[in-house]
Amino acid sequence: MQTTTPALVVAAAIVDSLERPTRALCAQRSAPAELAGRWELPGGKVEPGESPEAALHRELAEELGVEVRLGARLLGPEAGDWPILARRTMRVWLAELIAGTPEPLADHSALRWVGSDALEDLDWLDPDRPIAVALREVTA
Ligand SMILES: Nc1nc2c([nH]c(=O)n2[C@H]2C[C@H](O)[C@@H](COP(=O)(O)OP(=O)(O)OP(=O)(O)O)O2)c(=O)[nH]1
Repeated sequence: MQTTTPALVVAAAIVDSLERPTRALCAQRSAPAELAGRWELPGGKVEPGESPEAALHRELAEELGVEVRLGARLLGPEAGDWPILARRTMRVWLAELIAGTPEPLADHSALRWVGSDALEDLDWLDPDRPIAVALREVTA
């Protein structure tokens, strides 16, 4: 039986400062209906022939209208990546804004800068909850 590997998902934990992170930019999904209202990290699927980093820069430009500098990866349990919905895997980088003011241009109904103490209070997508815990530790 032929199997296909689902596309890698990439996402950014955009923080106020890569050197001294204290807050992260969280995004509220607007679609599909079953995920709308839940919080996530901005990003999306890597397209064929695209590098993960290039995909992330493209998604952040499309979704938020920003350019970022990527920092360290926020490492998860699957060879550094995180298990997410639909048996996909997500690669997460810390990032810092270098151009633009984030706006919910596509896919999100709201954006919010959230401090370390409040990160776990958001209604995250279920697979993002451990990512939020890791992010709290980074921003603490
Ligand atoms: N962007 C993002 N997707 C996540 C997170 N957590 C999580 O389970 N997912 C899931 C939701 C979706 O099933 C998938 C990403 O799909 P997406 O809809 O954001 O990707 P995309 O922008 O490339 O959209 P499309 O071209 O397929 O319409 O990963 C997260 O923190 N950020």
